[in-house]
Amino acid sequence: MSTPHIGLEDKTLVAKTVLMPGDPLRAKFIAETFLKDVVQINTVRNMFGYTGTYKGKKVTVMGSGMGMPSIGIYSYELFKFYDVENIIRIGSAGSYTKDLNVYDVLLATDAYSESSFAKTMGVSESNVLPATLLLNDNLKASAKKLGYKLHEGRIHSSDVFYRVNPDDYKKILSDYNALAVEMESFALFANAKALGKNAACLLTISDSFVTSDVTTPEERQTSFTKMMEIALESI
Ligand SMILES: O=P(O)(O)O[C@H]1O[C@H](CO)[C@@H](O)[C@H]1O
Ligand SMILES: O=c1cc[nH]c(=O)[nH]1
Repeated sequence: MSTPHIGLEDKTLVAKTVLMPGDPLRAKFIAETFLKDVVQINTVRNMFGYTGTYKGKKVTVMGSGMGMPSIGIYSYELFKFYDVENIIRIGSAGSYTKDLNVYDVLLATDAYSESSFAKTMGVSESNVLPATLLLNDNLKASAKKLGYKLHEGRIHSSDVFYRVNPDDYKKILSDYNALAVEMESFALFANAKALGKNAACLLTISDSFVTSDVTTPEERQTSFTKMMEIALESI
């Protein structure tokens, strides 16, 4: 049975673990670079999804789009209608601290958000939701095995990319200890909680609010490979 946003009848073509970048072209890059025996499982709205194998293990990689409404739809359909158990978001993020620089990889312990997503769903009144511990333990073990440094901490899931006052980040860092900003994980964690599934988020720092360093769109699409490897090796 296909869904309004995923045009795939055969749910056995979706793996139990899905890696989800925001950018569908990052999903295509991962499939072409790291996976074998790849089949495309979604083209609806160009939100590309692929299933293949990584070192013999079945894995799906699919874009989530940008923002909580978008990942809210895709992660819900994957968890609920395609029997997915684990979703690992692999995203880009803006650093709020001088301790996180461009290309550093950050594992989210939990996500703070001003979003009403979890309240509206009826899963939590809290504005902080945790990642799944088991997935995070696997991701930490994977980074260690690969010899890649992994930072850990709280992230900020924001509904707003362009703020009137860019210095707002200082207050979010001091009030909530959120180390970096992205736009999806709070909704992903809420869906996982609602449906009894597992979710995690690995981020590569693409820009810094502190130093004004930035990466190019092409680098965001193709060169965040440490994060991709950590996620793939964790399966
Ligand atoms: O690179 P992705 O995974 O899309 O993540 C980040 O980049 C987008 C903003 O440029 C937002 O989706 C944000 O969460
Ligand atoms: O959401 C995001 C992602 C990357 N960089 C930002 O500043 N915000």
